[in-house]
Amino acid sequence: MTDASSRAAELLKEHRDSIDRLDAVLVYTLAERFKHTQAVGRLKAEHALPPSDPLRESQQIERLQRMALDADLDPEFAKNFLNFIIGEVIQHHKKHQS
Ligand SMILES: C=C(O[C@@H]1C=C(C(=O)O)C=C[C@H]1O)C(=O)O
Repeated sequence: MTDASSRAAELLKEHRDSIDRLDAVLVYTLAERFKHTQAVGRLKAEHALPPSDPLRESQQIERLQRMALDADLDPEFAKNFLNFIIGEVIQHHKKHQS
């Protein structure tokens, strides 16, 4: 192995270690978020509130897109990602109500 290729292998490993740590943060963060949304779902079911709240969703999407721009993340990706998660949450809320 040349010096250049062993340095490349070292850098690849460092990046992958960081990716693994960040993936763990994502999974634990998502799990914590779902715990809160499940609690919201139970509250909504107990108080006959609708599963989705479009005003709150649009405020969140706006906020997330501002943060994404600040963080140098594609705001369109951030929007799609949050919409995907919210879609899952609403399905959970509908189950609470059935
Ligand atoms: C969690 C809630 O329920 C739904 C899910 C949301 C979310 O995952 O962020 C936001 C709004 C609602 O459509 C809520 O009303 O706060």
